[in-house]
Amino acid sequence: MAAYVCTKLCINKSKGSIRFIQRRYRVKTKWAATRPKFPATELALHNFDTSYSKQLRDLWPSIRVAMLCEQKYGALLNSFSSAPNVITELEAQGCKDFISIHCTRNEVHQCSQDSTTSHRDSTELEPAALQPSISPDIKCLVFPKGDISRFKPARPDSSGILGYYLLDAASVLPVLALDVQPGHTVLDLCAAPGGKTLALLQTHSVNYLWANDLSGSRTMRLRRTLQSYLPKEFLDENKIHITSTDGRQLGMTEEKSFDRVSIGIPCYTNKYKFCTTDRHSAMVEENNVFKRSWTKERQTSPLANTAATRRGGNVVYSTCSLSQLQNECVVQQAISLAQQELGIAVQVQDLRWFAQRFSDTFKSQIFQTFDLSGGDLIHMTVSCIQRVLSFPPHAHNATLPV
Ligand SMILES: C[S@@+](CC[C@H](N)C(=O)[O-])C[C@H]1O[C@@H](n2cnc3c(N)ncnc32)[C@H](O)[C@@H]1O
Repeated sequence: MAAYVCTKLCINKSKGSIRFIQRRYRVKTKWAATRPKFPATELALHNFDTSYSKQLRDLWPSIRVAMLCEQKYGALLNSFSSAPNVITELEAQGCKDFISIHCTRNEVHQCSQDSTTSHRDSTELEPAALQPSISPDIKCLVFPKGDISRFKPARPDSSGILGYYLLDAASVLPVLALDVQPGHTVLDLCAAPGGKTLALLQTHSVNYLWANDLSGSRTMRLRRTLQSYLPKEFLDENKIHITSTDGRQLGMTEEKSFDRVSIGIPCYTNKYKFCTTDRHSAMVEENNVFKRSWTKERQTSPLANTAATRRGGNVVYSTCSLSQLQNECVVQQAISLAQQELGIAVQVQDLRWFAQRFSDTFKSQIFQTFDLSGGDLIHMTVSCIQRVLSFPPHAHNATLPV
């Protein structure tokens, strides 16, 4: 039984008074007809409680709270826009670029050794020489911890190019980890709606970018994003190639190979090619992959990918899920397939230094990025888990089916 309160506003013009009349109604909820017995969000949370409490232990309660809180965005600065004073205006509102405020590359190793965060023994960390540089050209501004102010819509410049793109700030981390260098060719395998694609282009180092997405409608969205953020001349230069095809096939069918491959894989994909994050599954009933009718889709979610990576190249695999099945297991499968079936040597890069570097903004557990500011219920979340598969220079030039 649900109770509804109905408020009626009565305006008495002759007396010049306003009265509110409140009535309570009890309405019998039509459970059978309107609500599934087990809402998908409840199933998702139950599933997460069972698996993540084992996986994340003490961290799970606060991660759970973070997941159920409002999502917090970052503003990715668009250097292709000439809209004036964008940074100044954002900074005046209290935002800061979370990338540049952290220590410089040379300080990173020192930072990681000094750090008192809960990571494993810091002596295990990669030597500084092996750590990729962090592109100084990517800028993403966020409100401070505990501040849930919303960004105003971005303003266009005189050519209509928007000054910033709102995205989960954690989405920028895989792009930074990809370590794009001048002249690189880059494949963005699951690119729509285009946040990472746009961040990749902010480096101004990409010589050629192939942006692909399985879904036709989402590929249209990707096109619209690029049209709103890049000058027409830049799009006409044939530097960007957009396709809508199954990324698992792309590496197999194309001869082309790339210096850098970004696989921002959907955590789960249902039959409508709709992809969701853990947060979506826990919060939103619509298009929820935990719906009973979609169980099969969840189980057959794309654990496989192909990536055409040049020898010595990097693949960054990122997800929006905490699931080990979606993360560690996929990477392990990729490595054994590459090594055993293709004879390719694959090296997994240790990204703990990277997690530490951004730990002021994102509380990290291994490579998972969360803001769990202890006890503070306002969090910057959506897990974004990175694994870098690096092909050492002696590896064959071959595709990597996962
Ligand atoms: C998490 S979203 C990617 C977000 C994007 N990288 C960004 O930063 O804006 C995942 C995307 O993967 C696409 N996708 C799902 N399966 C795919 C496949 N097999 N090949 C290519 N794209 C796929 C979905 O259509 C969806 O747009």
